[in-house]
Amino acid sequence: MSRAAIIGGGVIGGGWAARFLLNGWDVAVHDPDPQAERKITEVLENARRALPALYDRALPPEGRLTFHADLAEAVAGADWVQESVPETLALKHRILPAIAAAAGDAIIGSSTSGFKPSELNAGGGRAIVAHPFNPVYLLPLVELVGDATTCTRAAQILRGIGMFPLTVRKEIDAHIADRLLEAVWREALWLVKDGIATTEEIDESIRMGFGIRWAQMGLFETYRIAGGEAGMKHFMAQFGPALAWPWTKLTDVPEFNDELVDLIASQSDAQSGHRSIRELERLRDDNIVGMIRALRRTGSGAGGVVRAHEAALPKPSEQDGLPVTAARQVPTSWTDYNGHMNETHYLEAASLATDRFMELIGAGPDYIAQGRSYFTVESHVRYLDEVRAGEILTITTQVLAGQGKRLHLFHRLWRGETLAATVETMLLHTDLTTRRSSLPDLAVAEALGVWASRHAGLPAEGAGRFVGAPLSSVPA
Ligand SMILES: NC(=O)C1=CN([C@@H]2O[C@H](COP(=O)(O)OP(=O)(O)OC[C@H]3O[C@@H](n4cnc5c(N)ncnc54)[C@H](O)[C@@H]3O)[C@@H](O)[C@H]2O)C=CC1
Ligand SMILES: C[N+](C)(C)CC(=O)CC(=O)[O-]
Repeated sequence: MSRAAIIGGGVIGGGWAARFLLNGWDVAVHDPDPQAERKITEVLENARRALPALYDRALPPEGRLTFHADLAEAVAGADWVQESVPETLALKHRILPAIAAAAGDAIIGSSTSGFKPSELNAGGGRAIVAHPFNPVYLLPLVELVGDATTCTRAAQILRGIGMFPLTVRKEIDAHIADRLLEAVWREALWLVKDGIATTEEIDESIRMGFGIRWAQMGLFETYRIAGGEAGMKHFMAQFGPALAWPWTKLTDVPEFNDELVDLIASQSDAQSGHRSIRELERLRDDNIVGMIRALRRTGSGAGGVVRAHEAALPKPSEQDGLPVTAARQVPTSWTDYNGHMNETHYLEAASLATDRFMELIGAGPDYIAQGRSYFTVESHVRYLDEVRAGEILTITTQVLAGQGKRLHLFHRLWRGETLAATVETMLLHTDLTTRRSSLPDLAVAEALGVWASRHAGLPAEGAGRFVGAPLSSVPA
């Protein structure tokens, strides 16, 4: 079992703790704040409802969370130590050498938003910058800066917990992303200070427009398209001069006095003060999950990272002599006003199981790319028990028949030891060019035949039922 130590368990340390724990690492936290345990527990609750919802496959069993009053005790035996104390250099200079003294050969990452490794390590220590983005348990980006060998090792570990390491080749104040964010933040402060726009109007200007674009194509690819058929060169010719007019005030910083802080804080209270921070976090998380899931379809941005991570997760094998074709946690978004998994998602889960079974007989993505596939022509779902958010749904698949064009499957959806549903599905092999049913390739037919004969003698209680069949045939 891998082990992470989190030094400083606030907004970012709590997010790191959740990211590691939900990817199966044990996590030891050191934070002198007496409220740290409560805060991390609350963040973890939010993370548990959000992170697994990105995946169609179950994450590893959650690791163990412990709290330690002593820094050296928290760090001992860790493979990764993440420093996330407040952004003051003097404090980091005190903490990082103490971590190095206790950390053995563990990787030491600092969450610093702006300090360079050379500044961080000037007080002793050997940290690299591992700068994450809030919420750390959902957003994949981590900027790595520092010793090249350590960054390479670190990148591999971070990929293993579903993150996207971006190595910054040259150390620089605020790395890459925070330089961009600060430019926007500074300009927004001017707009509020000058009475041009409120905090709410600025937020609308982002979320109704370019904010949606950025998650999927970033800045340069977006602007390339904005140049029309002539692309980037035309875009730059048209909008380059505006940089010199200038449209922005980026070189100036508004004075950060009480007046400005009160102005921004009061507008922010008016905008969002009716919701608690935890509520806002849940709203943010549900939206981020929905967006990343949409990006999974095309493999763009964070969606591509989740897809790659999911492919590397262990595949479940067998149960009751049948292949386990899906195992996943039920996300909150699958539940409805009755407080349980909505009917549509039983079919969605079964569809994942069918896809996996098709892979098992050699009719996976490569086969489909050659123009052959299976189409579902009929399904029958029996809803036998409730399934709630957070529970692991495990699906086994039995071949009832598999000759010629026909593929007749019986999926059982298990909630632990309880049979929660069965989905009986008939599929026909189809030529994707003619859109007509056709015989499968010999290799697929043979593989299917092996599964069919292996499953031939197994019971399949509930298969063959139809809507309106006597209820006595429904298992108690
Ligand atoms: N909040 C954000 O949006 C982001 C912050 N960061 C960086 O992460 C780091 C932490 O920032 P936040 O989590 O936002 O701050 P925070 O104020 O939420 O949390 C800091 C935590 O460190 C604890 N702490 C203070 N002294 C300590 C000590 N001697 N030993 C152990 N723990 C101690 C505090 O009790 C607190 O819980 C900073 O370097 C910041 O720049 C990075 C990315 C985003
Ligand atoms: C505001 N901030 C500089 C602390 C922001 C970050 O460092 C990254 C983020 O999550 O926006």
